Formats: sequence, structure tokens, C-alpha cells
Amino acid sequence: MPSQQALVRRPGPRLAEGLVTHIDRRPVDPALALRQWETYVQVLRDHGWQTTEVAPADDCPDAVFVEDTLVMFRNVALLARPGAGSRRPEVPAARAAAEALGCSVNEIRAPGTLDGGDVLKVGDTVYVGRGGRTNAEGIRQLRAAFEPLGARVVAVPVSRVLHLKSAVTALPDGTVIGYPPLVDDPALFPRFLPVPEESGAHVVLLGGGRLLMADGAPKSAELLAGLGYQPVLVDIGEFEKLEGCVTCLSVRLRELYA
Ligand SMILES: NC(=O)NCCC[C@H](N)C(=O)O
Repeated sequence: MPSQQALVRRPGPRLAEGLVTHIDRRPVDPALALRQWETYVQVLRDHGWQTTEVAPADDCPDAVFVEDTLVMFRNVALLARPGAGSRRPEVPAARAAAEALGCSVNEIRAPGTLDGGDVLKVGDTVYVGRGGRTNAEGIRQLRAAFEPLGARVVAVPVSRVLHLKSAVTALPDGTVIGYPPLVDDPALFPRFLPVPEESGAHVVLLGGGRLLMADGAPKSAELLAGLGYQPVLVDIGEFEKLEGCVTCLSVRLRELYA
């Protein structure tokens, strides 16, 4: 029976200072962000996920984007070494949370850098984005960590967005979805479905055919509903101002051993 555990991390007091790289800075409303985060977490719970809060890292504005701190394959948590130095202090508490859930723990070491948002799993294939945050050494260490466990690691360039999963995610049947202007090369994926909006490319698989998506992508939601999926929409507008998306607000742990 697959596990349905998710790590989340409450937004901290410095959220509005979070990094922005590919978009213009817009003011963030911390109270609204907190409400949006609480709704996001509640939706996970409503769909059967047990959520664990990683201890706050209140000096780190981007700590809410907990997905970037570790990558799961099977029951192994590979601790990231974020490409942005300001985000590295987020990692120790993520390690503690993964250990408390019984994960085996490995880590990316200097000079490697890797952000969890650059890693997309489709079955045993692990796509890793080589972009602004993840370097060649980080990719090499990811291969060394996961290939012995049965992963096939496929590196792909990411130049138009922050992370690989800002550009593409995958449906339950393994089809990779993306908003074409932001995908370096759709031909790198065996089955690629274009979606008509940027945030329509981001789905969290809740289980069955349910897809957690941002509510700012109605045409994409309609496209996916037409394919027999059930979009579950949330407003994460305050996090999108900081280049966050639905995937980055949690780490899903689907293969823990009880
Ligand atoms: N996996 C993700 O998409 N993470 C979003 C991180 C946004 C944050 N402001 C950053 O630049 O690191």
C-alpha cells in the first residue's frame, strides 16, 4: 500500500523577501499567503494525505517552498543543496523531518547544487533540470544516489524558467505536460501534451485521477478534465508572485515502509 505522507512548511515572517529571478517583484500579502497555504494543506488532508510540518526556518524567506529541500526516490530522501546560498539553511530541518518519518537519508555535497524543484519523477525515470539552480555535479550525485535503486536519470536543459517543474510536470499516466513557450525542448519527453497556460503545467497527483492545480489556469483544467481527470483547484497567487507553484509547497512521500 503506497504511503500518503506529505511534508509542508508554514510560510515565515520574511516571505515577502523571497527570491525572484525570471519575473518582476510584486508585493506579497503575508496574511493572504498564510490563508492560501492553510487551504493548500487542508486540500492535501481532505484527499487522504497525512501532512507533517517541517520546523520553521524563519530567517529563510523561501522556506515555504519545501519541495526544493529534498528529493524522494523509493524510501530514500536525497537532501538537496540549493543553488541559491540563501536557501541552504532550510535543509537541516528537512533532514530531521525525513529521518523522523523513517526515510533513509543521503545528501548532495559541495560543489554540487540541486533544487528539488528541478526533479520530476515519471515512474522510474527521474528527469533532472540543468538550469540556474542545479549544476552538473549535482546531477552526477543524483545519478550516483538513485541509479543503484533502479532509477533512470535523464538530464534536460532548463533555461526559460526557475526549475524543471516550473516548466513541466506529469499526469498519472506518465504524459508530461508543459506550456510550450517555457519548455526548452518538448521532444526530450516520450509523450508530451501542451497546455494553454503557464500554471496549467503544474499538477500534484492527489491519488486516483485527482490533480491539484492552481486556479489561474481554467483552460488547462478544462483540457485535463476532458481527458477524464478531476482537477482540484486552489488559489496560490501570493506564492506565484515568488515563482512558486503547487508542486513546490509540499514533498510527497509515496513509498515509505511502515
Ligand atoms: N520548486 C519550486 O518551484 N520552487 C519555487 C521556489 C521559489 C523561490 N522564490 C526561489 O526562487 O527559490
